[in-house]
Amino acid sequence: MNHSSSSHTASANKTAFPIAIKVIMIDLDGTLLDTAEDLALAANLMLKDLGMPEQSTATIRSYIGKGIQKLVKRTLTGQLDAEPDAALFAKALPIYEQHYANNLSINTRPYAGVVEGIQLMQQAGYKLACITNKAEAFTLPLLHATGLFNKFEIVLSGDSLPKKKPDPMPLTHICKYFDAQPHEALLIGDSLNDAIAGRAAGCHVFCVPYGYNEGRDVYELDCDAIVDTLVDATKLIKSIA
Ligand SMILES: O=C(O)COP(=O)(O)O
Ligand SMILES: [Mg+2]
Repeated sequence: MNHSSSSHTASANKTAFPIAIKVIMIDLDGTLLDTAEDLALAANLMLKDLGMPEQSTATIRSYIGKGIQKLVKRTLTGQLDAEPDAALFAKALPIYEQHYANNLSINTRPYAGVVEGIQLMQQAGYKLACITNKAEAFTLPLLHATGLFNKFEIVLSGDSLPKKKPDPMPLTHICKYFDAQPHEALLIGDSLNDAIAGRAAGCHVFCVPYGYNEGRDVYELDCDAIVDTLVDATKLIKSIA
């Protein structure tokens, strides 16, 4: 079977396509929705309120992946894993959350192929879930604002369970919810957090090249395929739902 429409990684040679899938779990930031502009706007409004210099959208974009609190810490320190002054962080987080809540879907849009791809998945009968590290307070209104909320039977946000990606907990929860074996489930995401969570849960993982991946090269991720769009993802799977 020629996968010309979807370039995939070397590891894909060990994967027999099409993969028999019951459940498709889709990541939000960088996979379903291009949220970087609005996340960066809120970050710069926060920095302005704190009397700190603004940062480029590209820089803030490289901070996305491990939830809002981590995004704020990275923005305050300019590093991926440094801890900011505790008092500054305690002051900055609510400021960020207010600005993001006020500017949730100014420039946020579904990526090309997302609406069409989800439609194909629904028509094929797959069970659909959204798994994101974004806090629920932002995830649900954003999915409503972009018309995607009712596409998913279940939505797990970064604060829905005690653990978030790259921990496998949300994926394992979804598999149990749909009574699916891990190898019957596919996670489609854009970052290391998705690839690690998917592998740890024993699920299949496709990555999209247009997301954020904390500034890393998506082609270095251990996934079963790199798919250019969600439509292309449907060409590598078959439904056993
Ligand atoms: O909120 C984030 O930092 C990233 O969220 P995601 O899991 O939807 O990519
Ligand atoms: Mg993502």
